[in-house]
Amino acid sequence: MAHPPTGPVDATRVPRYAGEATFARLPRLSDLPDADALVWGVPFDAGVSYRPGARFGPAHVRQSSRLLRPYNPALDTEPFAARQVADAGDVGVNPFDLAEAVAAVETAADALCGTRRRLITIGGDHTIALPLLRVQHRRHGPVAVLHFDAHLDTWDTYFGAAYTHGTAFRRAGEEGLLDPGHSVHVGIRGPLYSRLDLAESARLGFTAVHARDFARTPLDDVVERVRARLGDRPVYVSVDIDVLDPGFAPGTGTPEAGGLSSRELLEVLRGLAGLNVVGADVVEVAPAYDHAEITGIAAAHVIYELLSVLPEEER
Ligand SMILES: N=C(N)NCCCC(=O)O
Ligand SMILES: [Zn+2]
Ligand SMILES: [Zn+2]
Repeated sequence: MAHPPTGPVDATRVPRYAGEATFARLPRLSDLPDADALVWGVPFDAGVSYRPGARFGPAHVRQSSRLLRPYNPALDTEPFAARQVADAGDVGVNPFDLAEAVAAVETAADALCGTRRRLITIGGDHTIALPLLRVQHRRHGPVAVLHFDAHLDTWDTYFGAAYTHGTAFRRAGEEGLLDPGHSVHVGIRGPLYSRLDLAESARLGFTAVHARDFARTPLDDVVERVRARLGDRPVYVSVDIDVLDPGFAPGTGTPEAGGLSSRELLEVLRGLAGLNVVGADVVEVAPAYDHAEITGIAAAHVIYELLSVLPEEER
């Protein structure tokens, strides 16, 4: 490495509440164009079926990330020193034309990834997982998807619309983007449309760790189940913040009671260390329903743990 990575602004010298918010007060991509890992935003919510507002997610999560510190004791790692991480800003996509927006996210993500960069995307609603998976598939072939969500998001259509936040993984499966037999939903709960929903999701290649399993299964066993499922394949992690209980993440569009605690989610993420995580998204943060940044802070910590488990770069 020619020079050590540039980290966040030092909070012991510049108050952490001062200045514009980049994620974790990291440098911008425009200042460090050779960054290895990027956090960027997709302010888009034209695919939602209930409460709107996830278009404001990226700005809220950045604002809620000001208190993150450089050393992660849980994994004994410094995520901003192990690789150069930068904030790539937001992509501006058409709020009135969903198909055009989905295509624009794909084009922008493709350009940002280049041949090697790892991309962590702040949504935006869950529709954006589809173009992001297309980009990963182009580089790695079918990817093992680790999908944290209250919802399956493998439904077929809403009002006849094929591209929505509840149908992204159905389309991804149909397009051959998922590694069948190596993808897993975590945190599924709540009423479904029919008893066929789970079978259809299994047909697309997903198994499920349900939210209620967390009450009966030790966390280490959950982690082992997930790791065994993903194996040594390229892994894409998609975190719908509504996987958390509404008490831990009120600021979201389709909340369901009985979800994971922040502690459980962060522990499962830490359990991914050593796997080949190639990219990730954190979606469905809708700040209008948040209180005291509870949801924004949870999402910021999710991204911090994701950065902490990324494989180290050879520079
Ligand atoms: N992807 C999220 N957050 N929600 C999907 C819910 C779809 C529905 O309204 O049934
Ligand atoms: Zn959801
Ligand atoms: Zn979702």
